[in-house]
Amino acid sequence: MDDARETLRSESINRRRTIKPVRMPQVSPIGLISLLYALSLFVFYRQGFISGGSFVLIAMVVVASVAGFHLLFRFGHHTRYRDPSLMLPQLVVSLAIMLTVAWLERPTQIALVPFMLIAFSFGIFRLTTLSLIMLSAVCLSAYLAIILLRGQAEGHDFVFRADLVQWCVLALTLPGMILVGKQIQNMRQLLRATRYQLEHYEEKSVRDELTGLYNRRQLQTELEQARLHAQTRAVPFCICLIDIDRFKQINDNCGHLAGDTIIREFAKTARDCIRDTDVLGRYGGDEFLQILPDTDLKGAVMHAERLRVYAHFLDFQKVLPQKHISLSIGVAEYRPGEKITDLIARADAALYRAKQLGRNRVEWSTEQVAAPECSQQ
Ligand SMILES: Nc1nc2c(ncn2[C@@H]2O[C@H](COP(=O)(O)OP(=O)(O)OP(=O)(O)O)[C@@H](O)[C@H]2O)c(=O)[nH]1
Repeated sequence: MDDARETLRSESINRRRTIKPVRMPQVSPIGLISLLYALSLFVFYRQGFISGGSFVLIAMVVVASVAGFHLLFRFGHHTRYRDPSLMLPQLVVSLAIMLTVAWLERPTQIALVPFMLIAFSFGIFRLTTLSLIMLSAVCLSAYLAIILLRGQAEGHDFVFRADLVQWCVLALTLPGMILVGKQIQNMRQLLRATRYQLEHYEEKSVRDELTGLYNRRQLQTELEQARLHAQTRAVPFCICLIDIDRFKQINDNCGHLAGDTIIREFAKTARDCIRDTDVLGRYGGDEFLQILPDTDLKGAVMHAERLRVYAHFLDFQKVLPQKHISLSIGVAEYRPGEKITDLIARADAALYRAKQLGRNRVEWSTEQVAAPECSQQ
């Protein structure tokens, strides 16, 4: 039964959510940052800090790396990896480019720290804390190596010390950023868990505990939707009120647990009998309500008759001395402009008639259409 309820649960969640295929962005955020970095180098070139040849070479490398990742996304190769956003390789490539440029073109070094921080800020959403720590350590080491090598070559002057100070600031900023990232990741996890719980409670609030079918409240919503559908499309729809005969006696003679088993088993069978577009719910006690969209009275009565016969042959040998149950069913077709309460009242009146006429039969509301022919078993 738990399986059936779980199936119902996932079915309903899927029905409500329109599942869209995951679309990867045309250019990833990291790619965009790399392109902005290349654009900032254009300013260095325009101001004469780097040569035109260097700028073109750097821009080509950046564009090639961005295009490379874009192709990976476009042809779906990213899905082969554990993290399909390819955040780590993208970060590694863009940071490697920035560090190399800072080494080769000294004046661009002032662009390194802000762009490095922006690149890391994207990483904190996706990378694990360990990956972020390792990546920071590698970047800081590489940057320190650049400063020291340059200091060795050019002397430990004021600029060298200024570079060292800048490195220290970066070395102190990155751990702070990782901490913030950890907080954000925790919050995202909490949000995910809360969303799952909300979905779970939302689902529970529309389901009947015993059968896993829609409860009476949800049936009201479904009925309103069916009415709207029938009105806007000018198509018929019917409802069936289904009641297990002499259920009180079953409870009294065989016990409440046996009664529960019968309700559960019948619900399972009835659910298997209906069309995918039909809706079945527990209206209360031993009473069920089925909504049959796009179905006229004749079709609904035929279905109800089929269900009645089907249920009659269910074997309850284990819980019932008489082995079988019988159903009385009242059917009504929606009349345009009619209130849902009136529709239910007509189905209820038909059900009452079925009980009065000896039970184990289908009756329908004749106020709307000519009565279809239907034999009683
Ligand atoms: N085991 C069980 N019994 C329930 C449940 N909900 C309601 N009932 C019982 O179902 C019985 C319903 O009986 P009624 O609908 O009044 O009448 P009936 O015995 O089915 O007789 P007819 O409908 O006239 O054939 C009552 O005794 C309720 O206590 C439930 O979840 N489990």
